[in-house]
Amino acid sequence: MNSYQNKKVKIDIKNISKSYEDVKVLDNISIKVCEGEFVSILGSSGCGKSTIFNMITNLIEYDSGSIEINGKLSYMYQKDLLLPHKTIIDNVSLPLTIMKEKKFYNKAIRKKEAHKKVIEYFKTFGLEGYENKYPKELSGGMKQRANFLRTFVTSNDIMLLDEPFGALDSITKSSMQNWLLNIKNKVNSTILLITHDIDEAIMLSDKIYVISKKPSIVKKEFAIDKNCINDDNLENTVKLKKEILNLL
Ligand SMILES: Nc1ncnc2c1ncn2[C@@H]1O[C@H](COP(=O)(O)OP(=O)(O)OP(=O)(O)O)[C@@H](O)[C@H]1O
Repeated sequence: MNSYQNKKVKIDIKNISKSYEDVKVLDNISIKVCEGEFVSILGSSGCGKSTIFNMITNLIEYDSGSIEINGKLSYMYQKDLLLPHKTIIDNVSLPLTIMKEKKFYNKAIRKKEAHKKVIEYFKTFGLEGYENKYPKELSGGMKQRANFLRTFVTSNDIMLLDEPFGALDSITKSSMQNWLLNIKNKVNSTILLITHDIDEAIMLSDKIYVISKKPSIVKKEFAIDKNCINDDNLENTVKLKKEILNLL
């Protein structure tokens, strides 16, 4: 039985359709993400993954259907958006310093409080000792960890990740995927990942929604049983990968 069956639904996308002018991109898409779950939306380039992401974050409207979000969202894009003239700690604290909490009315106090809040995570996120460095002094993987930490401090409730490792080389990408899996087990956030990387989706997810080419529909939903799909059961993993490839 799926252990997420009785959990709270954090993202509930029901029968969403979307056209750009007269071109239908999404056709009746439904996706459900439960509390603590790691879900991937997997599809080839141009199928409408970012469109789904932008509808969840309210950047664009949908034509029909509904989206319900139960919790606080944060999101991270593929490109690292660290400001080059700010230190890593200032970059990571940025969302907190601009949040308008009444008790932090003074900018200097807000910054000090934000630093205090984020500093405790630097070790867990593998950034200890880099607090006062600038982005250009960090490797690509470290920059994405800083970017991820900034997303995490904005909200660790529901995190949306849009191809977060897409710009990294394959070795760094693989170590970042392992790192994300490890951190996920520690923080228990709800995560929705958008990717076109089948291996990444299989490795990280509890559930995968495979999306067809546009007009996109959900071709199949896979629940990933980590006891069967792992490095010791490569046969199962290859079989699953083949099945997904045939759907794309
Ligand atoms: N504002 C827009 N106006 C018209 N067409 C658009 C607009 N935004 C996206 N599209 C089209 O909708 C389709 C889906 O785009 P989207 O960016 O959501 O796909 P994607 O799956 O995220 O692609 P990729 O993996 O390449 O980033 C594409 O064919 C794109 O050209």
